[in-house]
Amino acid sequence: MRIDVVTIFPDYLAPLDLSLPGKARDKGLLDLRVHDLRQWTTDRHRTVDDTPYGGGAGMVMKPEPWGEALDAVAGGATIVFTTPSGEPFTQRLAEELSGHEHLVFACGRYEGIDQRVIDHAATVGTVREVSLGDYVLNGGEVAALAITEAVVRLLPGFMGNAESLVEESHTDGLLEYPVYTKPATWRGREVPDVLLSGDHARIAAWRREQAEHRTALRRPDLLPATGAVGALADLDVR
Ligand SMILES: COC(=O)COc1cccc(COC(=O)c2cn[nH]c2)c1
Repeated sequence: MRIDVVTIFPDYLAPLDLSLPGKARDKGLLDLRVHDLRQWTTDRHRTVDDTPYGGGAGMVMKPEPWGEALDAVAGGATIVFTTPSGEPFTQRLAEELSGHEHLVFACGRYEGIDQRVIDHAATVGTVREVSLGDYVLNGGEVAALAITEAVVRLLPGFMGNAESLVEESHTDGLLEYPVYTKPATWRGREVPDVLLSGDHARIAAWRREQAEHRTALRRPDLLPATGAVGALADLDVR
């Protein structure tokens, strides 16, 4: 996989040289290139933003530098604009993106990138506007970092123990069950007996029940829609 990141803060992506993505590069699984958007500016001040047409506060990222940058690096790629107004990033989307050969992250900031850039990008590659969550950051770099880590760790041959990818939160639509390791007693707190029983069927059942309980408590939205009718049906009330 090749990943290009276009940003006015290339140093923000330095952590990608560490840990997971760094290992992927060493293994030749990942070709990561970070680009400073300003290299595609032509004026003396290397301007990347200007005031919004139609008025309003803040600044908008100019189309010219982005157009040159995407033409230079994004041909035939999946171009991911990280933005608060994007589709939600999920493990399912991470799995989908991990199957693409070339990803380009376009990291915007200020009030956003001139819409004509997104429209043009659709003629250069395949555009996805993706949100990391329902909050506003100063720039798309943090989202690009998070999405890159979630995607790269799924690349075949990447995680030493592929097993650990099987039982993950959100893989089966549920949150992860609680985990324990030695010592069996810590500050007077015990590990649940079932986990010491060696009874793998009982352990699997306990883990499933814990995952379902935790999901119902913290993320009912992840459970199949039961809604009022469903609840009423459960109460056997019509
Ligand atoms: C087409 O893309 C753009 O115009 C990008 O525009 C913006 C505007 C404001 C802030 C950001 C930074 O990204 C986020 O805040 C973000 C991403 N995920 N969750 C929050 C980006």
